Amino acid sequence: MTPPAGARPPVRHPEAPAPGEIIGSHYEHCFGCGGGQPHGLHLETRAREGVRVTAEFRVKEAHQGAPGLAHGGVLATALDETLGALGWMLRVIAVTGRLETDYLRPVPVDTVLHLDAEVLAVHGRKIYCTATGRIGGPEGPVAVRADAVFIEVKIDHFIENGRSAEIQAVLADPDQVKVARALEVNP
Ligand SMILES: CCCCCCCCCCCCCCCC(=O)SCCNC(=O)CCNC(=O)[C@H](O)C(C)(C)COP(=O)(O)OP(=O)(O)OC[C@H]1O[C@@H](n2cnc3c(N)ncnc32)[C@H](O)[C@@H]1OP(=O)(O)O
Repeated sequence: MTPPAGARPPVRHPEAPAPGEIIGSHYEHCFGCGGGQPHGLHLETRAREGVRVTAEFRVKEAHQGAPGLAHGGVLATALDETLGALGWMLRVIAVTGRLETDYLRPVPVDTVLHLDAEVLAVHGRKIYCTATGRIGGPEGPVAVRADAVFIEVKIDHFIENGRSAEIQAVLADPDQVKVARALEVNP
């Protein structure tokens, strides 16, 4: 999880979304950000200064592990999805290689988790990043945190590994093609 010697500081892409701008969902059926998932997290991420994003996630009934408390895997998903949005700030597509989470406080249902993620360093295709989830407000105590290594991939990663029906549907959808173009990965 420690950036190796030779890692460089991240560089915000000149065409990254402006600070405060909402970063739209990358895929309607994404469990983290898609509007087409009734029990999904519906994360809405915002670009910030530098190579940083923030998001809010309200824990719902469907996200419980213990009675009245968020499931740890769901909280890891919220951290993962927020970290994934950092690709927009670098204008690359990247997938999670490693995600290490710390759970510091229980997160009750109906709590809003205030998520904040930033890239720390880049080494080749590896993107070293970190995220926190706070409760009680953006300055509240940290309930969950994560360190991660994301790996930059090309669109072939999805075309070769995804299910053909969904891939074809994405490529036929002008909105999704726009997303892919925005990431400069349209084949
Ligand atoms: C038509 C469709 C439109 C779609 C339009 C937009 C889609 C926008 C999607 C965004 C989505 C975000 C959503 C949230 C984030 C997820 O949830 S992503 C989903 C979860 N993650 C995955 O499924 C990844 C599964 N793993 C893999 O596919 C492969 O292992 C990887 C990660 C691509 C790496 O494989 P590879 O390309 O063969 O890489 P490889 O050459 O082995 O390694 C490259 C470097 O990375 C390092 N590395 C590899 N794996 C790891 C690891 N696990 N830990 C640490 N380092 C690693 C290697 O050591 C190597 O380092 P160097 O030697 O260069 O120093």
